[in-house]
Amino acid sequence: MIKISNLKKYYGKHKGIENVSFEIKEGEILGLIGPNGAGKTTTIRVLTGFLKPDEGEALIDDKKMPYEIDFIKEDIGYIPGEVNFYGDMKINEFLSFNRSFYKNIDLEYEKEIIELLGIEVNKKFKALSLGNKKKIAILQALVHKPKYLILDEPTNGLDPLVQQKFYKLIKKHKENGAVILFSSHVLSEVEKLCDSFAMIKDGNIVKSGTIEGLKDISKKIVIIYGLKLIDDLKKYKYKNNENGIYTFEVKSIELKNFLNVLVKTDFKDIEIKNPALEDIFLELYK
Ligand SMILES: Nc1ncnc2c1ncn2[C@@H]1O[C@H](COP(=O)(O)OP(=O)(O)OP(=O)(O)O)[C@@H](O)[C@H]1O
Repeated sequence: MIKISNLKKYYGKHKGIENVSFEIKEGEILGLIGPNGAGKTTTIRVLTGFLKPDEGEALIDDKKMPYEIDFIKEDIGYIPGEVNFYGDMKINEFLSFNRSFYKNIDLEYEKEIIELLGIEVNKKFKALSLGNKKKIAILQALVHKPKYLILDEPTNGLDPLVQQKFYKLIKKHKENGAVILFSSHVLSEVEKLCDSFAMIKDGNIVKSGTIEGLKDISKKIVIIYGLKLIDDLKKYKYKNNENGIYTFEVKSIELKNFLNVLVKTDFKDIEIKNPALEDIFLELYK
């Protein structure tokens, strides 16, 4: 289990986090959601043994981080927000270097991830694009099948196809009982993948709970062109301009009902978008 209680960390006078608490059980993925600078990475740095907190406690399997990291580090897989390995090392050299840190790396699993993500093992790390560097970080974090996965905005820089493959890998680790912390500023991916969430803002957890609770907060922006507005649509929040373009805000859990009403009328085109996380925070705390 991962358990964080009243964690506080200042960088000198500058606030990193003020009060962060959450818990993740076996076979569970928690989405740590927050806008830029909210304190996700600071929390993760304590949990991965890089920072000492000023107050509070971060436990991984009852080991107190960062002080007892040596007892647990082989069981942790970590994807950092900024990936940086040795630039001049070829990926296959890096992989054998990585193998030397763990007792029993399953080479079949290593090969499976390389093939699934399309990793080019003969290239030097510095010659890879941002997304391809991220794939190396994924491989490095997962290949020893760790019990604890700590993922700092892991999908940042991945194209949608690779993202889907990554979600599949993570789900497999979850099914095998891993405890997974998934930080993100994309609400929709947390909704799809996680069991629970904790929202962090200005260093404090401002809302947390099951993913069903998150779906109640989250909404879609639906833009409809050339719409003939009917009474049944008027109950949803909308704005329109003179050109017959309507922008609706629909709660995610009401989207299906909304679309069922929409098909009863006439329109030319439709776009469905996720609102920016900042807008959801603004709405929640205005
Ligand atoms: N080394 C540091 N020295 C001073 N302040 C820092 C340092 N690292 C982070 N901070 C500050 O701590 C706060 C939390 O930053 P943190 O990187 O934890 O946020 P985050 O949620 O991970 O953001 P992002 O999504 O942009 O990565 C920010 O105000 C940031 O400026």
